[in-house]
Amino acid sequence: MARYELVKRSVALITLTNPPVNALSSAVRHAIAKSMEHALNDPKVKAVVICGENGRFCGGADIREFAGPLRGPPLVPLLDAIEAGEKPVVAAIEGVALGGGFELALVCHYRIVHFKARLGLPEVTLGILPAAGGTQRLPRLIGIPAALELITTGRHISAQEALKLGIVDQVTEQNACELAVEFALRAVAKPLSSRRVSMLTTPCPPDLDALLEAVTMQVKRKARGVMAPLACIQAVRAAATMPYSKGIKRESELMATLFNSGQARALQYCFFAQRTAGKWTLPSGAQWNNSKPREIRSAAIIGLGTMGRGIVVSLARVGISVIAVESEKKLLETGKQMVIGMLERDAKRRGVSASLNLLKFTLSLQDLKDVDLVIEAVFEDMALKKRVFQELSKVCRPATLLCTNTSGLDVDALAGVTDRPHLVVGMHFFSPAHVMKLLEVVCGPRSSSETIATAMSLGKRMGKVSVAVGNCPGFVGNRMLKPYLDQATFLLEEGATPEQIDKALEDFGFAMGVFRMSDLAGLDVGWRVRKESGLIGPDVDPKNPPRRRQGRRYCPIPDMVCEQGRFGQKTGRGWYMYDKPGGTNAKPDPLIQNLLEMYRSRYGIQPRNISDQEIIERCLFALANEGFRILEDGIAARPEDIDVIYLFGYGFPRHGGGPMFYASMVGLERVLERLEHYHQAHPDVPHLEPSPLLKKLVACGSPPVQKWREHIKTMHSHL
Ligand SMILES: CCCCCCC/C=C/C(=O)SCCNC(=O)CCNC(=O)[C@H](O)C(C)(C)COP(=O)(O)OP(=O)(O)OC[C@H]1O[C@@H](n2cnc3c(N)ncnc32)[C@H](O)[C@@H]1OP(=O)(O)O
Repeated sequence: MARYELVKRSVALITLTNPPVNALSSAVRHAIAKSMEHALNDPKVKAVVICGENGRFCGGADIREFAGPLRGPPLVPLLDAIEAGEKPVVAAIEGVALGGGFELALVCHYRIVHFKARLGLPEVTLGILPAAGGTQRLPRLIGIPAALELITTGRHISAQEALKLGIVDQVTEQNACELAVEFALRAVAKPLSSRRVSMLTTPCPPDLDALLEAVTMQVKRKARGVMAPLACIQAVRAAATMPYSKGIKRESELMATLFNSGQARALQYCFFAQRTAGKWTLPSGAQWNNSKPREIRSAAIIGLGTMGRGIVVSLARVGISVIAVESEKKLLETGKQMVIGMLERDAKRRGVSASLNLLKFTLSLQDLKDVDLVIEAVFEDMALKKRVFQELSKVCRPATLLCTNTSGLDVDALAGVTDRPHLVVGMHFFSPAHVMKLLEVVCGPRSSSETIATAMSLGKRMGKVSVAVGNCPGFVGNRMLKPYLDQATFLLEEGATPEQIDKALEDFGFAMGVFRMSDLAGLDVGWRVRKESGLIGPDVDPKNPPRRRQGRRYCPIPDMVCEQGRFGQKTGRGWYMYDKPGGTNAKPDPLIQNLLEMYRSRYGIQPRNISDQEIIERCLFALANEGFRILEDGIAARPEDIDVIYLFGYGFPRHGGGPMFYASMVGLERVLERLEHYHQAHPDVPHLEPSPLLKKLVACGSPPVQKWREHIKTMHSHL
């Protein structure tokens, strides 16, 4: 867990050895304590260097240990003892120094950093605070404003920024450990008192209260309802107003308020869920660690609409040559200008040069014959997509992978019109595709494991969080969206307003309420899907009661909104009104209010007061209920996958963990009871009927999310 060596006859070199990130598990803390004691007591040792094995200093406390009882030496006294020792200690930082790892570096008397290393205190992203003295030492070292920013955001910084801020003593391109040993030898004769950060006086700005107030407001605006950043601010205040001995106690008290909170559990769950999602597995036994992806050097995108443009940018900026295809000259030229602009802005922001030389724009599919992979991003129309896939089959070399960016159409039906169904897979990007991190990789029944591995690995290369899902209408994300949207519109019928529903969801923590999100996405998309699926239009049986379709409750209000040409932000009107087409400032629209009143009086609906609790329960429990069905159907392999999709694609608050984790946190029994209650009140809404899996899990004593898989005995996995 830590290796101890004597080097250069007088330097104790302590190497943390806990792969993959040298996390400070109880065993590592124990080994550090023992090694330090040895070093401080050995008269041969004049100085100490601490480094990490495999080019990684330390990824912080072992997050997996947070769930169990605390064992091993506590971190604060261990770190205090290192700082207080009479022999100079130098941290040799390579790779990462994060969280407790950074706090370990802060108690060392000197810090030598490799130029590629990243440092930071990301505890806030895990729902806790840097409680190993980080909130007390960092402000003393770099001042309140800079420390506040780093601690409340959890941002990682580069070695260069750390040097500029005064956190580290030297940045090197050489081996940081070797340099640190030389540095330590030179430090032997020097006094240590000024190097003990906890002994420094915190440089305090004259307007401390105003500063803290401004940061508090900013944090509340950005992360509504999230506890950890507010606790961080209070801890930093203690660093400014108290001696270290008292400040460290305050830090510990504040940590105690967070450590076992639901938010901390949810955020830590998200950390692991995100990593679990990359570990896809198929019933055939093919999985992430036994399926080799193909190397993708060139790709083609068909269609330069909003999605296509974002996909081109995502590919080109990671060095893949892209041929972009449009059907008309004017569309091609517009698309080209927009892609170039996006890439130039992106490159400027990242301080690199735009990879425009990788792009080619064409009107001819014939130009695609040699590419490694094609992503079709044409209009959401099955007949059109089939024509494109047939054509691609003819022009592309037999080994080219054919992918579709459909947001819900049958990937296998597209595979069926090609000469290579095993090389067809869905790559469902989210808009704007160069910004949104989620990628649903839709595995058709005939997609080969190599094809899936390639799509997953390409997603990772583009910086996406890729989740493998099965093929069904809407896949995972959009399939679950339907009951969520339905509940929101039923609540409108019953007396709520779009503003009220959005506010309840945004107070819950969603980045955007359901109606603001729909306005952003465009209301015409769903309208077209409803027409195509026979819910509206000439196919509807005239004898059908007006608020029922296909034997269940149906709310026609969204169709009425679209009939007025209100398609959302792009038309300047939707569920809200905007200053102009494309505007983003949503204001309540009296015309929508009138429409709702007329609608209710036409159907004799007596509006009632609807509580925020009912809004949250009906929308979110219906969402999770569909998630349970998706697990039963084998469309998602694990609840973690569903949660990751909702966190990265649909703005579900991270501190809620995602719909499935949220359901488990509320208590499955409670979710079941509320769904039964609402289904009784609305028997014509099948989505409110509790799913068999939910009932089964409750009957099994509501196991934690990580154990649900053991209870899913699906015979027909679609993955
Ligand atoms: C017990 C009470 C103590 C109170 C002390 C309070 C003060 C200290 C608190 C902390 O230190 S909290 C932890 C702060 N550190 C972090 O948040 C860092 C988290 N890790 C990362 O950001 C990344 O993993 C990385 C270090 C930047 C490396 O990224 P990379 O992409 O290279 O690898 P990953 O796939 O992310 O991770 C590999 C592997 O390692 C697991 N892991 C990473 N960090 C930790 C950790 N701190 N604890 C436990 N496990 C960790 C990660 O889950 C991966 O494993 P698998 O999930 O794939 O099995």
